[in-house]
Parts: sequence; structure tokens; C-alpha cells
Amino acid sequence: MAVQINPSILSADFSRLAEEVKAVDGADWLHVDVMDNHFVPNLTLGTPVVEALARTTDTPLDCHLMIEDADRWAPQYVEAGAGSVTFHVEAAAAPVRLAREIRAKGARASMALKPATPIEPYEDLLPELDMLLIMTVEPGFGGQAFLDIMLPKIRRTRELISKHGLELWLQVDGGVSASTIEQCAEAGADVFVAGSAVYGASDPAAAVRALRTQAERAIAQASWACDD
Ligand SMILES: O=C(CO)[C@@H](O)[C@H](O)COP(=O)(O)O
Ligand SMILES: [Fe+2]
Repeated sequence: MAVQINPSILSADFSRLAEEVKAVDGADWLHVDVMDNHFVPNLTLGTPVVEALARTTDTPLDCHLMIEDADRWAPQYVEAGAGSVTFHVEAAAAPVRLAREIRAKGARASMALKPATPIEPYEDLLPELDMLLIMTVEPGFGGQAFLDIMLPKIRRTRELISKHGLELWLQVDGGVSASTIEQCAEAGADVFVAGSAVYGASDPAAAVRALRTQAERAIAQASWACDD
């Protein structure tokens, strides 16, 4: 599948959100980090802002929910206009039921793993998902350093996706930049969230294009992509 670059608006200037969204026109998805001050020690935004973003842009919204009680709240983000809803497995009581509910409501269902959460216990759940998100920082804040010890987990997840012949997208989020995106792509990721690397650049749209070029080159040479 094609490489996707999803700018995270967590690193945008919230006082000029509509302009900041426009600044990354051409991105595949807009990554929207929802934090509740319980699952993570930070508070961001909720469904009213997601509804406003959906009115502002044609770029589909990739909502990453870092919130407790995901079973209760995630479906509301589909209703608010998200095209993809990611819940954390650590915050979901019934992940299969939740993934099915998100899909039934018309969005892509995605599940995230914190750095300390392994993929192996969730192998049988992968067919229920449209995307798996491997966090490459501890969730909660933008601008953190990439955890390269997550690379084996990305590799292992890509192996499981291939083994089961799934169409599942594999997203990485946290510390993704010009210095780290190629390692992620080589390990098996095909969807890349970038916050500070995009909004910290003088030209955010150019930063998205440059990251895409780097990831495409790395995937073209990656063994996981060649074996397909
Ligand atoms: O979910 C999160 C953080 O919890 C991310 O989406 C960050 O917003 C990514 O920011 P950078 O690490 O790319 O600056
Ligand atoms: Fe995120």
C-alpha cells in the first residue's frame, strides 16, 4: 500500500487551528490526539473540536484516543466525524466488540499499544482491525525522543500481518522525523504520524512531502515489502 504521512496537530498552534490544518494540505490524514488527563497526564480536546475540524477540512481525521473507558467514548468520535478511530488496548474492556462497533458506525477501527504492551497476545484480534498503532514514545506529549527499542515490535507486527495475509495498516507515532522515519519504514511501518517534525518546520507541507519521499524510498528497499 501507499505510504501515508499523518501530521499531528498536537504540535500545531491551537490559537490558529484552521490555518494550521490548511498548512498541511496534501497530508493523507490529520492526526488528532485526544487526551483525558487520566490515561495520560495531559488534556487536549474532545468531540466538539473534532466536529469543528471535520467542518474545516476535507482531509480525513485520524483520532488517537488516549482516554480511559474507550468502550464508552470511542463511538462518539465516529459520530463527531472521525474517519479512523484508534483506541488503546490498555483502556478497552472489550476490544473486539469496540472495533466492530467503530466499523459498524462507518469508520476505520484501529488499536494502539503503549511501549510496554506486547503485540503477541493480540495476534488473533488483528483481523478485526483496519490499523494497528505502535507507540514509539510514552503517550502524552509531542516532541519526545523516538524509542528505537520499539523497532523489533514493529518488525514482529509486520511479520504477523504478512503471516495472516491482512490488509492492516501499521502506524507508528512518537518521535518520527527525518532521522527516524527510514528505520520505522524498514521495520514494517507504512503510516507515519509526525507532530514536531512537521509543525516545527518552516514549511509544514514541504516537511510532509520530504518525509513521504524518505519513507517511500525505505519501503521500496525493505525486505517485508519486496516479499509481497
Ligand atoms: O500521540 C502522541 C503523543 O502521545 C503523538 O501523536 C504526538 O503528538 C507526536 O508528536 P511528535 O513525537 O511527532 O512530536
Ligand atoms: Fe498520537
